[in-house]
Amino acid sequence: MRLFWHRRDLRVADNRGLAAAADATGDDGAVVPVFVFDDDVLAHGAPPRVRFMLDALAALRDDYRDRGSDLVVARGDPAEVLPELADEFGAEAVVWNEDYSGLARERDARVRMALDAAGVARETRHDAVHHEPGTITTNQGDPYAVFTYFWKKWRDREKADPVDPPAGDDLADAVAGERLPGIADLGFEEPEADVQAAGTDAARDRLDKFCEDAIYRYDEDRDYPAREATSRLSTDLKWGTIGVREVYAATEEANAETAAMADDTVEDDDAVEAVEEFQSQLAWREFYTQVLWANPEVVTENYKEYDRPIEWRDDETAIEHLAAWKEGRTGYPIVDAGMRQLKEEAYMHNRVRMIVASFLTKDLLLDWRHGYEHFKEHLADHDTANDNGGWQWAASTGTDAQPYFRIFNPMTQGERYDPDAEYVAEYVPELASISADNVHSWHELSVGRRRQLAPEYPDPIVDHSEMRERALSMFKRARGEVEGEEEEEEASAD
Ligand SMILES: Cc1cc2nc3c(=O)[nH]c(=O)nc-3n(C[C@H](O)[C@H](O)[C@H](O)COP(=O)(O)OP(=O)(O)OC[C@H]3O[C@@H](n4cnc5c(N)ncnc54)[C@H](O)[C@@H]3O)c2cc1C
Repeated sequence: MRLFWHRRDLRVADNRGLAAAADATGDDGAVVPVFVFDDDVLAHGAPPRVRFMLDALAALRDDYRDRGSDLVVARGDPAEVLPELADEFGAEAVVWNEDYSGLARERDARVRMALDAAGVARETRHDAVHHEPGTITTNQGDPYAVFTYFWKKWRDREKADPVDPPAGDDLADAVAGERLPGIADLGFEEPEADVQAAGTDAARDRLDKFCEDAIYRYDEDRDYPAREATSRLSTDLKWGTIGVREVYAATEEANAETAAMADDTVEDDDAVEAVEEFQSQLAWREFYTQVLWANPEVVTENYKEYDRPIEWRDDETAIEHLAAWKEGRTGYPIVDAGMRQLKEEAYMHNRVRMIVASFLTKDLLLDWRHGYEHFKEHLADHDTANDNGGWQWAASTGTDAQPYFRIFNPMTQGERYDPDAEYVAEYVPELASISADNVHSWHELSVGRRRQLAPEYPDPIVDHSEMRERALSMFKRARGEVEGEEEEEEASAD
């Protein structure tokens, strides 16, 4: 008998640790699947993620019940709970899949010690990524800090096939799972957002739908938020409701089908490139996983060192600006649409994440950690490695980050990626009936004209050109490039 401890792998299919536990049980026993509600982990939780996790657990439990078994749930410190459960079920070993963040690794070290002390064996597998941290390195053996080099090796390395779910008789049938707690039992309110459906079936539906058509136009369409051209798999990949091998295999199948595509609007070569562009996003996820694994401190610290501290604004006006950003009331339509999508759906399109993050750090000169905390609270797909990577990229403090002098102009970004202002109209109803030209030139219209067109929508809270100059000075000072009087003048302008 073995316990399989589910964590960020809420599925039975393509689950390496679970398959390994089932393989090892032999004739004398079976696998007991377990999930532990850990209060230390829940302390970092937020309603949208907890909602998705509970729905994914319900789907997982149903999957086990369909296979004649059940999911055992417990609450407490896994270092105490797992040895107790091992004793209760007479299990000789506990198996789980590796997690790579600093907090998870500390917890796992404690669990290992507790199991050792109880005389229970333990075994782990790498499952959440194709190539685990530390296996794709520079020639000197260091983790990559530049994505392009990482990607080339990641792309060329062989990918494992999906693994089969355990057979019914590999799973313990004499277990009866406890009732799953409700969200209030875990200390959270229902999220305001409409969180997407959870579970392997829902994830497979998203993958199938994406691979039918959108994948072949991914590189052309992925930056346009109104086109809904991306997979929407981020929350599934974060919680492991679908396996990375299964997703990759579907992309390879899509590649194989390009030659036979009936749709002659997409050239074969373009389709192959589009699929590869999507695969490179899967590699970005693994790139940031290895950044976090090698540098757990990036959760709170800048990855990139500047000569002097970056003088983020923190005065009263800055705090008011932060509130306006969170509410989606900055007077910059594309920024506000993104922030409202986040509130409504616990999700935001990638291009718009980049725009709102640039706006917070380079137009409002607010510390990226404010943005990270807000995303952590509201995104169902919040993933420490990706969220931190995205924020530090936008703030020019991360690995392979946006150079500090490349500052997005929120108006031209809106014009380029939402030309008909459809995305803005969907999330900012106050602007739904005005022309795209007026939406994209909102900052240039007179106050009287703005009141006439959309009386409820705010004026821009800052002037982009002015803040851009301030951001450049702020970063130059941090780089030690502005000296003497000039520096004092710049600082007093704050
Ligand atoms: C400021 C900021 C914060 C972000 N926070 C998160 C986060 O908390 N969780 C998260 O999963 N992604 C995050 N991203 C990356 C990206 O925005 C989302 O992964 C993507 O928008 C999810 O939509 P999708 O599943 O349709 O993506 P698709 O375009 O379909 O991409 C497929 C998958 O590749 C991965 N991926 C795509 N882009 C990236 C990227 N830039 N970095 C790392 N992995 C990527 C995701 O797992 C995604 O599901 C963030 C980006 C920024 C700029």
